[in-house]
Amino acid sequence: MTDVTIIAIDGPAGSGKSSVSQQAARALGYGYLDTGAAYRALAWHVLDQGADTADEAAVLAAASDFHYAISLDPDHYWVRVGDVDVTDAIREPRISDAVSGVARVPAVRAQVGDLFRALAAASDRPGVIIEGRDITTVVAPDAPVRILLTAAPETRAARRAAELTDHDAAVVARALHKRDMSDSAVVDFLTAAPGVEVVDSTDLDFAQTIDAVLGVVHDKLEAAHGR
Ligand SMILES: Nc1ncnc2c1ncn2[C@@H]1O[C@H](COP(=O)(O)OP(=O)(O)OP(=O)(O)O)[C@@H](O)[C@H]1O
Ligand SMILES: Nc1ccn([C@@H]2O[C@H](COP(=O)(O)O)[C@@H](O)[C@H]2O)c(=O)n1
Repeated sequence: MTDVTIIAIDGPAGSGKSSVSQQAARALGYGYLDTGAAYRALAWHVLDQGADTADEAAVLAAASDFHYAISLDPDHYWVRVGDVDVTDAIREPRISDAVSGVARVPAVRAQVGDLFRALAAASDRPGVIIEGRDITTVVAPDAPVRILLTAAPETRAARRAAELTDHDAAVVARALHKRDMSDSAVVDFLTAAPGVEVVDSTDLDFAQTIDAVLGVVHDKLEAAHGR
């Protein structure tokens, strides 16, 4: 990577990666890269073509014709596939239910991993927070700050259910668990790799979680710069 400072954050579904990373990026004046959006957008693209994300050949075909763009501005977030703005569409439960199918294809992971490194390296900001599942281990294993953001499964499910007011809390909890089981068979984001700091937000409110993340960033960057 270039001299853009990378902060890598991983964690399970609903652990607060997006909201916490976005807010921390604002506080630092950094860019914010949501990597799950690429997998979601590819799942959207597969479904848009009338295919199934369980069909690896269809996923690979869609990936070879995938015109993807994302904003790294934490104050102006958007995601596009070709000319279509899919910012909201990729958050729909039908995409969350289908996305693990594209994430388990190794060639897809290699393709989007390269894209993430290129997007972060091209940032005009001093740093970028990259969040996902394999950022601390595969995409940016040498980042000076690597964090595993986690929370108890029932806490994550309750927070996600609060967002989706028209969905049954038990159904939301089951979907979250199913996605974590499927995703963690591909990459390990449930345990911290050596050198990765754990921030557990189970007993923290949102502001306290931001403070905890910024505290780790501050300490790690000071140590990296030998102060
Ligand atoms: N410490 C916290 N206290 C209370 N609510 C929180 C906290 N952290 C995150 N949240 C809320 O939890 C919900 C899930 O957070 P978010 O969408 O950022 O998680 P995520 O890890 O990016 O999820 P996914 O992997 O499914 O995209 C959001 O409504 C967010 O505001
Ligand atoms: N680094 C990553 C990021 C995401 N995924 C896959 O994308 C799905 C959606 O991610 P969200 O963060 O938006 O929930 C996720 O369930 C994974 O299947 C990934 O594999 N690696």
